[in-house]
Amino acid sequence: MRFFKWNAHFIFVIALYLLVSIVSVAFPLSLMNITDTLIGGGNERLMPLYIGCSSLGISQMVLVYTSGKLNNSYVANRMIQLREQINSVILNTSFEQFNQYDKEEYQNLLYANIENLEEDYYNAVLNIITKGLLLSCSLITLIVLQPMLTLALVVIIILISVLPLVFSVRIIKLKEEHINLNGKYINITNEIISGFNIIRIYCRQKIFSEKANENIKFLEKKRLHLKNTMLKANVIFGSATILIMLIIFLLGGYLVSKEMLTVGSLIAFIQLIMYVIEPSINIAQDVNKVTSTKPIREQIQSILKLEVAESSNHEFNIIREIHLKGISYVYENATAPILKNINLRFEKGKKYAIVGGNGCGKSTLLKIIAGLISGYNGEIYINQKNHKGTINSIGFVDQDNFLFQGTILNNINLFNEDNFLENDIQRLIKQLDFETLLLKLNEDVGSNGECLSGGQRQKVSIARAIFQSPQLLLLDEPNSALDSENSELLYRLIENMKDCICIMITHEDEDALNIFDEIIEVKNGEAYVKSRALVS
Ligand SMILES: Nc1ncnc2c1ncn2[C@@H]1O[C@H](COP(=O)(O)OP(=O)(O)OP(=O)(O)O)[C@@H](O)[C@H]1O
Repeated sequence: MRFFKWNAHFIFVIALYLLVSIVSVAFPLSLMNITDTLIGGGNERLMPLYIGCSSLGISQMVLVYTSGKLNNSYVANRMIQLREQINSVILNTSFEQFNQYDKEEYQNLLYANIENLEEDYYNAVLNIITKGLLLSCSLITLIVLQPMLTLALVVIIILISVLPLVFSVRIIKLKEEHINLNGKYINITNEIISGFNIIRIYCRQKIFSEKANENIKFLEKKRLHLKNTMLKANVIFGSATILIMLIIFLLGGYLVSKEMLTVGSLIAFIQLIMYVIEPSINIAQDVNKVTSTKPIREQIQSILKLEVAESSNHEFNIIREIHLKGISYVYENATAPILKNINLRFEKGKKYAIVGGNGCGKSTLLKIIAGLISGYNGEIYINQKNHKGTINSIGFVDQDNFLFQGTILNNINLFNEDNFLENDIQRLIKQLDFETLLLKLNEDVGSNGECLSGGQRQKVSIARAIFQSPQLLLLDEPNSALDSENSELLYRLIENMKDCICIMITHEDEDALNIFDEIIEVKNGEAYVKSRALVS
């Protein structure tokens, strides 16, 4: 991924900056002419010189404004493209690749770190180019004006440019530590906001405010340290500037007294020296800024390297059969596999209940079937063809029942306006007999459905899965928040779904599971058919 893009816009910005530099350098030269003309008594030539000087001033103003505007729009475009690219990669990567990073890492990158890039990378790099152009134009002019003095100047500038190198290593390290602390602070504040109810109910304000305050202190201390280091660098550069000015002034004064330099040239020289020293310092500072964003750029690069899922959402018009052969799975960092050599067969039109104790691996098995987990051993055959990845014709109700901000309708048709079949959804909800949902169909559910009850969230999640007319319906304890009446309705609905494979995880007693064709028990990492319906 290239952060900068050589396009017409970029080249135009650089061309304008070159023009700004040329005009900036021409201005002190024109002042030189005015001063020397005034001292030499050539008053009749003054008026055109004044006009020329003013025109240069006005052109400089216009050019600085125009180039600045173009610079800003170029950076804004790059930021938009970068954010779009990151979002697209994240949205299209495989589940396994996505899970390489913690949720917090993505959040920190997208909320905070990427913001730093605009100022400390894009603007800093463009500033280096701008200042570099001004510095080069000024140096060339200075060499033409007075080569000896310029040589002395160049030597001094080279000496002071070693200084930033000393500071840059320290600044990068501090910036990196600051980014880490900032990430931790974002995490703790997220926890305080998300866990507000628990914190208040169990009166844990003190613990959490101590946690947050400790983080704030560390964070601010680090920020202060970083700022002070940058300040130290600036003061040293500033002092070096004054020293250079003094040396040049003394040398220049000496050359004027020896009539080797005119007064006008000395004034122009000093102005041009400023155009060399200031950009040198700015460039050194900007180089520090750019290098300080290295950890962020590396983080972005590694996220952008996430591969787009190879076999995302395979299309299946009909799923006749799913066959798991020798499936084993071990979670990263876990010492033992959670699933060992699972062999199961699921057939169209049949309903399967998966039972087993807490933490035995039922949800893991369901996620493997859904294609959410891919690093397993063994094979999955769909319609007798080896398959990896997710499939399109699936309905999935997980334990989280995550809802997007929007209406219940949005959450059922998943913002698919083409598929905006309100009547169908109404019919479905009536069929599910989730009548309370009907009244709220166009109401906003709030962030993650906070305006709905737990049971209502679960109902929306079920309606969403069924609305997709799935070939494969996977339900992870879909009635855990439903009352017995609604739970019974759900069972009737599942019973009538003849065209799909339905696999449901449940903790209910076997007596309640008579609509299922098979009850599969997961125990000690293994899965076996515990009982079959008498009819099959
Ligand atoms: N993302 C993960 N990373 C590491 N370990 C995990 C992860 N998800 C689950 N586990 C572990 O795998 C085991 C099985 O979890 P799983 O959610 O499949 O159990 P389950 O049978 O569905 O349990 P329950 O009935 O309580 O929902 C648990 O010990 C859990 O701690």
